Amino acid sequence: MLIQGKQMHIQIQKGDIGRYVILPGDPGRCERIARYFDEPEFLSSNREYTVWRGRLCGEPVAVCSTGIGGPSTAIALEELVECGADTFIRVGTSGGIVDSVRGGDVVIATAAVRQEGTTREYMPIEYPAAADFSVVSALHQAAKQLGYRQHVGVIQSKDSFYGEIRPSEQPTASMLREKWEAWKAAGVLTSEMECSTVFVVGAVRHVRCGGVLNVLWNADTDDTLDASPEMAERGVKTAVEALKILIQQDREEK
Ligand SMILES: O=P(O)(O)O[C@H]1O[C@H](CO)[C@@H](O)[C@H]1O
Ligand SMILES: O=c1cc[nH]c(=O)[nH]1
Repeated sequence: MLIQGKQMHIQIQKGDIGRYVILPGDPGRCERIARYFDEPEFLSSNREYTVWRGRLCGEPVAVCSTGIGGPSTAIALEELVECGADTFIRVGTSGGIVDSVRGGDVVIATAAVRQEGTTREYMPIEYPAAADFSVVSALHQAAKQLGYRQHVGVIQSKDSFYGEIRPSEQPTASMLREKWEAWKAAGVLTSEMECSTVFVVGAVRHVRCGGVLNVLWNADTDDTLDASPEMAERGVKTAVEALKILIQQDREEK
């Protein structure tokens, strides 16, 4: 929705950005991510949305924060698509669910459990929140080249951060624990809050989306927080390298 020529929330317009966008949750991470671009340039800051742009392999790229959770993420994606973007990589933090996923690992999401409310207003719950195959492949290749310990598979997106961290304090404790154990038994890798929205809104708007998550800890086996700068950069570096791979592939396909 345009207000005085700019998208109402992200405060940019068509022509400001190109096809490729990195989506962190935290607006504070946008500038750091933009430092990986050539010619980084600040575009806007409004509410939880901060936008920077630049170039990779000569192609226009951008970074836009989504804020925490589904509603603000859906708004960011809708408005970025209206500005002409069609390829998105979410970069975020998460907490390992299965025992093999540990602090410092990188997880590439092929799909997300829809334990949130936003995407139910887009598609019935039977519809899967699946990432785009070409974006997943590029992320996998990028993490491999960078030599990171990576996992590729299904992740969980939920609405309640403290429902994950302190389930026993919620009136819904038994439901939360039962679901967590079910995800774990099925090999769900890690828990975060925005991928399912990115994937479902992206599918509905016919754009390509994927996600790469830094793992901060494993909630069940090790709650030592790994928040070192090097750890936080892993997902970002993976996303940047994956965008370069996609840009080259798109040029070859033209
Ligand atoms: O690191 P970001 O992208 O914010 O992602 C994770 O961190 C936040 C919770 O602390 C949620 O947004 C969750 O998805
Ligand atoms: O455990 C975690 C860590 C970061 N973000 C989440 O949503 N969960």
